[in-house]
Amino acid sequence: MSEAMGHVIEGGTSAAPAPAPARRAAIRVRHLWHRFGVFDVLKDVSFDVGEGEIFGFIGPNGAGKTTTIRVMSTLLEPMAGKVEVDGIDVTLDPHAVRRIIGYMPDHAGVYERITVREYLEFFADAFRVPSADVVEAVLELTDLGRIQDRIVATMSKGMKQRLQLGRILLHDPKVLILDEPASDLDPRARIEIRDLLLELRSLGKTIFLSSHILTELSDVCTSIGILEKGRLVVAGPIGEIAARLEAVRAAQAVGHASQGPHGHAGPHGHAGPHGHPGPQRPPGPQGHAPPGYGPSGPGYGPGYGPGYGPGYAYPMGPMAPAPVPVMRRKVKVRVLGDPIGAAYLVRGGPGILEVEVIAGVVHVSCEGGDVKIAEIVQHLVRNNIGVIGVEPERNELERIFLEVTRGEVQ
Ligand SMILES: Nc1ncnc2c1ncn2[C@@H]1O[C@H](COP(=O)(O)OP(=O)(O)OP(=O)(O)O)[C@@H](O)[C@H]1O
Repeated sequence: MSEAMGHVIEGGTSAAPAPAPARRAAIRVRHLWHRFGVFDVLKDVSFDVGEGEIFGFIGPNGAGKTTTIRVMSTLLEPMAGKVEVDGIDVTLDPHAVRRIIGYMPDHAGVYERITVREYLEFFADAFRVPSADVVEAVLELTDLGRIQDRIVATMSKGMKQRLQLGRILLHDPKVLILDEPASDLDPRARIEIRDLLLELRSLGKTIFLSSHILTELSDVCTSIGILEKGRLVVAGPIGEIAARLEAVRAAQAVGHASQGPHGHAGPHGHAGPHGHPGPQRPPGPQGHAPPGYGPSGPGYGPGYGPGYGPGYAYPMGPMAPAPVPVMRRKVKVRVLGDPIGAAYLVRGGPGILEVEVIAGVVHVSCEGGDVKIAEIVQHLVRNNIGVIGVEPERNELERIFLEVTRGEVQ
């Protein structure tokens, strides 16, 4: 694990959609290797993408994302390993795979001197799908109907990207494979693409997308895989990975972890199938707290906050049993009125690690999960402090990325 391991844990992204329930794999990658010349670009990459998920494939430039995608999309034969899409081996039956995937390469061009409708009709014919109905449906889904007669050359980058997405939807593929779909887009276009991806997911599509921009993924992905120097360092649902990292961190903090941050149990070892988080400990009873939470507050009960039982594994490897570690959060609390007074009320409470006021916002580090955050809010409100917002200190996906990668490029 990187040096960033030591930093304080922040909260999750409330905007992120709920993780998809465990389903059968729409994409299964096993022990994938690829080499260009003498250079191993992919080294034993294994992961699953469950049906109906939006899976974010994250990694720095040159990590091997496009190479992986090209193998999945049947454009490159793997040198070793196996990739299946919807149970079909990409090497054994590439034509069948092509029928069920919609692949959008990075930096792909569009024909510029035709209209939006003509562009879609052309590809519908090329894909041998009945163009009239299908084009109508895609125009509606992508919200391009209102500009269907516009010449492509006059469209914005975001609209062209939307048109490309429309093109790969024409044959109604089950699985969408998108290489950097939001790169080069302005914030509005990025949001529009994100909303379209969420809509496609609600229609039952599985979406695999790559990016090196973390923030464009955090509120859309249900699962992620992080690739670094051709190796998968972690994969799985974001919340699950965060929980397991938390368990590792807490175990190390109390000195029970038997392996160092870069040891066998760390993220840089072989990537096996994803583990499952153990049961969360239920929160302790409310209202039986020892006094001492702020100057006049009711105090918090002991044992609050979800902990994780022993047996937690680091996402990709074995580790020593963790002794019921406690989750840590770092949140920004915006209050009406005096933030200094609010900080005073919170400071010193059970499980509160650090409180400071920065630019009128109360930054709170605490032990515990959502229950603890709710208690802090309740405590402030009971003491006549209006709470107008609570947000995580930093994007959860960013935090995971910093923790599991070393910042190396190939
Ligand atoms: N056809 C090729 N011949 C030789 N080397 C290649 C070829 N394609 C890719 N590479 C190299 O393989 C490595 C991985 O490339 P790849 O495009 O898969 O990375 P990536 O993670 O998609 O990066 P980016 O985010 O920049 O697109 C890079 O070092 C790249 O230079």
